[in-house]
Amino acid sequence: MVVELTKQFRFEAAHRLPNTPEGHKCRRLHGHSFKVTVEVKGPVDPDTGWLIDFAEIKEAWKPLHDELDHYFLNEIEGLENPTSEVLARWIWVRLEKTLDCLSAITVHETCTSACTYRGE
Ligand SMILES: Nc1nc2c(c(=O)[nH]1)N=C([C@H](O)[C@H](O)COP(=O)(O)OP(=O)(O)OP(=O)(O)O)CN2
Ligand SMILES: [Zn+2]
Repeated sequence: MVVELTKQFRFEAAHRLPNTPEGHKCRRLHGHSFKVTVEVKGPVDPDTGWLIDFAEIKEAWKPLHDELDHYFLNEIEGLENPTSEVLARWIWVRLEKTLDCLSAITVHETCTSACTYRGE
């Protein structure tokens, strides 16, 4: 049996989008309560009855939370232009090292706007 698991995380951060046109609202410094959905996919182990323990996903996320939470994203290496797209890939690259069943990262920048990256 193949399943998909999701786990959601939150972090607060400031950013600005320096490559937007002059006068664009996102060029100004502003902040978000970012929500990140980590998705993993794979077979259920018949002994444990799960793909992986949700706690393993939480463990993998912890160092990223420490790097992102309450920071100015533009100052972080690789996030000089921190769009949802860039951030989703940035998170993917780090999490794929510890979660070999990683299948998608979704960054929700606001309640209405989100970007999903599947490693392509
Ligand atoms: N493709 C992208 N477009 C935009 C990004 C992005 O990362 N990728 N980011 C922004 C801004 O950072 C902005 O903070 C979020 O934009 P937006 O959804 O327009 O925010 P609103 O609160 O105004 O949304 P509404 O629900 O429509 O009021 C902009 N674009
Ligand atoms: Zn923004």
